[in-house]
Amino acid sequence: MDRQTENDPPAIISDRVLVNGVVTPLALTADGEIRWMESGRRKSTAEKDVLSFVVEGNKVRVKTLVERGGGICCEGNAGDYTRKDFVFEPLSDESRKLWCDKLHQHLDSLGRPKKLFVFVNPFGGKKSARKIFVEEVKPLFEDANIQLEIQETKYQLHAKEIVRSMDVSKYDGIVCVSGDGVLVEVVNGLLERADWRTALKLPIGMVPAGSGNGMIKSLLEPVGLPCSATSAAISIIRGRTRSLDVATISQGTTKFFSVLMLAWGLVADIDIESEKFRWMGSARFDIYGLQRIICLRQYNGRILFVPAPGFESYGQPASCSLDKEPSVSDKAIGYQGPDTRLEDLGWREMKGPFVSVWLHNVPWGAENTLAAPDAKTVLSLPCYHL
Ligand SMILES: Nc1ncnc2c1ncn2[C@@H]1O[C@H](COP(=O)(O)OP(=O)(O)OP(=O)(O)O)[C@@H](O)[C@H]1O
Repeated sequence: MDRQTENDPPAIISDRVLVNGVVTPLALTADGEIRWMESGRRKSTAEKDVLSFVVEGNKVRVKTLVERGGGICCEGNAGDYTRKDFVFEPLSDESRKLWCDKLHQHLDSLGRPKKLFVFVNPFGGKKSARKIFVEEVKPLFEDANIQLEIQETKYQLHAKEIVRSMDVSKYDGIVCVSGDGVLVEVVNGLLERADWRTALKLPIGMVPAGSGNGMIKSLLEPVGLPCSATSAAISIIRGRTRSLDVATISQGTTKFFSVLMLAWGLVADIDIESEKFRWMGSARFDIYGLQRIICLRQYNGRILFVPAPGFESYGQPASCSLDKEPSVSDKAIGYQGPDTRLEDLGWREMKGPFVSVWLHNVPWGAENTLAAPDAKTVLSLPCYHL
């Protein structure tokens, strides 16, 4: 345990330094792990936990995140992190300079975001986004040396308005400290821009501070992390992205875009009509949902769909053809939806009455609602996750 083993990654710098007043060997590995000896025991901090470093006189303070469940810290749950500094003192000016250069090079090589635009929705969920951001998220971003431009949303569609005209080239990502509503506004704002192809490359990060938080739950759960502000912030700092599908919704002459879900009937009614119980947080969905289930409504309609492979026997062949999409005017700007010729597809239909129609792009409809376990996310919009 105490000696370098042959499986250890090679050191990019290795030197004798002072740790707690004792001269000890210290190494930074190619994986970004910092290894040293303390009280005769080998200690280390994993790559992913190094956030930044500062020079304080002769000393170097490395800001790290430590998973409580493992590594060098105490017991805890996976994804439960605490901030911890590691301080060492190189034995000469040259050694200190070399350490700083190597740490700089290493942190630069990780491709982490350097400047983020952050939306904080003070109205979402139990109205605690401001507190969550200031207490749990901002200190981590600051430790990671991420420059922030913070914007509280002042009214509905404010985030969309800003995103539609912001200079996206100034940022490495947009973060929403909110529920799913602000995320949807940001996605729609990006897709309505004339330069949507470029704008769409900007990763979007989420920090759960709403009532449902289905998207961030769907991003964190598959990598075994709790749906917490800390795990979300860390995944943003690490800067790894994953792509999401975008659904295009046409309603009359209006077009909008969805990344989470589309609901008609029971779930939509619960979502909209429980607004008056917003102060309850996510419990508003359960309590109002129960009330709606006791007094169940029915919704008449017809659903036309193109079955996925393996689901061809669902419904009946469509009894009428699908209306042709109105042709896109030359003046239309922004994303207009996929190029697919809808009238050429093998449509089938289901006739109501329905109780609930719930289409999902991701598995979780809300933090406690695994609505579509097989809705595996794929392809096109980058979202920060682990
Ligand atoms: N200052 C504000 N006052 C009123 N509404 C706002 C304000 N800022 C944003 N909004 C609106 O609040 C709505 C809900 O926000 P958000 O999605 O963050 O929370 P939520 O509805 O509680 O969570 P979820 O969508 O996950 O259920 C959004 O549609 C947004 O446009």
